[in-house]
Amino acid sequence: MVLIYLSTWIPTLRKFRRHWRYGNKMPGPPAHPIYGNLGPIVGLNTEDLPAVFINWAAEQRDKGNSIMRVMLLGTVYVWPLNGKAAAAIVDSTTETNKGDDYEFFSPWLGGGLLLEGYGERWRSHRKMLTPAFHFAKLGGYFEVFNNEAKIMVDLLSDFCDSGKTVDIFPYVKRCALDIISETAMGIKIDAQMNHDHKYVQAVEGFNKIGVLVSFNPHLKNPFIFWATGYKAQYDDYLHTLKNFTEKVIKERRAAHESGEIEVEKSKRMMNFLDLMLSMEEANQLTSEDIRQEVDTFMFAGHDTTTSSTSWACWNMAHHPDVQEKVYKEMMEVFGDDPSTDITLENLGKLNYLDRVLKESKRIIPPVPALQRKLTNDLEIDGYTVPAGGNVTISPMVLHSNHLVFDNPEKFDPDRFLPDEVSKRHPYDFMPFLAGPRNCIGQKFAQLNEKVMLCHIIRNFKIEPTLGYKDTKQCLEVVTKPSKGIPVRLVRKI
Ligand code: HEM
Repeated sequence: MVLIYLSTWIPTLRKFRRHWRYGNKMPGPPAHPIYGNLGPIVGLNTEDLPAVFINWAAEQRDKGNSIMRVMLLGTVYVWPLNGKAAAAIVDSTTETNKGDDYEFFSPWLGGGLLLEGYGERWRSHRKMLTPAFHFAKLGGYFEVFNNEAKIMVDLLSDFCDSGKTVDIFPYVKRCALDIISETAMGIKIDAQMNHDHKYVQAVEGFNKIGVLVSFNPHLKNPFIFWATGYKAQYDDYLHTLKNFTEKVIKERRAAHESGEIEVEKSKRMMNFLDLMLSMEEANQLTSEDIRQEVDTFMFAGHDTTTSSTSWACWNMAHHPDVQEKVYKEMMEVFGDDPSTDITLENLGKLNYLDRVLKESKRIIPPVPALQRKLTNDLEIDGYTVPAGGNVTISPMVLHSNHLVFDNPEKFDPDRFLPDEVSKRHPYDFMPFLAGPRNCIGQKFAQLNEKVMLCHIIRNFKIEPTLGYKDTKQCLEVVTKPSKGIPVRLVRKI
């Protein structure tokens, strides 16, 4: 037993030696020969981690460095500290493979767009799925956006009369989940009305273990993962997640075959699942490919939008002048009936809301950090990161660059006025990443969150019931608020 346990550490030790050799030559916070930089972060909650990385980055920038290395138990992560340095990895058309931490999600999402390594398979899937996000197609999702947002507003209305504090985060989350399941798979999960849905709980549980593993490197050891009982939970969630999607796909395929569902002729007008089923018929995708992509969209498409929309509410709650300006702009565009449906055409007129959302994503990016694992050596600002090394692209760190964003902690939507934007490197702000592996759902997400916010802000004035910094951004796969988004809602009309 002991020998089996010890042998599981051999690959880790080999990697450790290699990473230590090159990591030592790079600028970064002082590192212990064994633990690396784990000391200051071990045992911290995910809500306390952002400050550590942001401060380390600021110290390195003040020393004139544009990259930093962070060493965690023998794995080196190289962090570009500004947009210009990040361009080396973001623009690379060859170094687009995902980092080590993504492995955890592989049994669920492996083979899908998000996790798939660069190559012909990724390229052809990306090309095939792009029509689902075509501008013309996005207009077709508005009925779902509006209907689900109205359900959320109805549910939140109950709190106006009681004057009680409500954490709006789970309400936004269930709304976003209903929207993505209806647009991606053409089915209603009804998470807004059915909180105990097994699928909803499995998504949550699986992600929680993922976060635990990424910040507790000892859990990456298969033996410890099994012995602590996490493996059994992991398998259970995975089973629920895969089974659910497989069942939905099977039912939708059967409905196609029986003629129960009339499928759009134009690919541009199909929902994601229908689009993929049409490719299955043409032998371009297998049923497992479809399952992986549907799961990928479900995962990538709801937590991120929830984070962005919820934090935007928080920022507006704490900046009532900004909230009032957003409200007035909405009134001008939609008139004073708060139940008027939002249209694609009208959303384009909300320029101030657009700046508010950008500033909100700058100050609290929904995806705080992501990784690439190099297949070849890569030069970043004069430093060579060897093949096999990890590069961390962190919107959280890039967006808090005090050399680019004066007083970065200040919420100021005017940073996104065109004159201000033109002064920066385009990659100093990239909540959706950029380059060949940017977010395919970017436009979908922006429209979705704007529709949700239009319904919320036209119906309620949002007032915070906790200090601005008392709910913190948690450094997880997707940024969550440590104490939710606790607010009081005052009915507008
Ligand atoms: C505010 C909302 C969102 C944010 C901030 C966001 C951010 C990102 C980021 C940073 C990446 C790069 C991840 C990486 O390379 O590791 C990404 C990729 C991706 N996103 Fe999003 N996302 C959002 C919404 C969505 C939505 C709504 C969908 C789908 C409906 C989606 C689908 C994807 C997919 C499939 C990829 C992988 C693309 C590829 O590698 O080709 N995302 N997203």
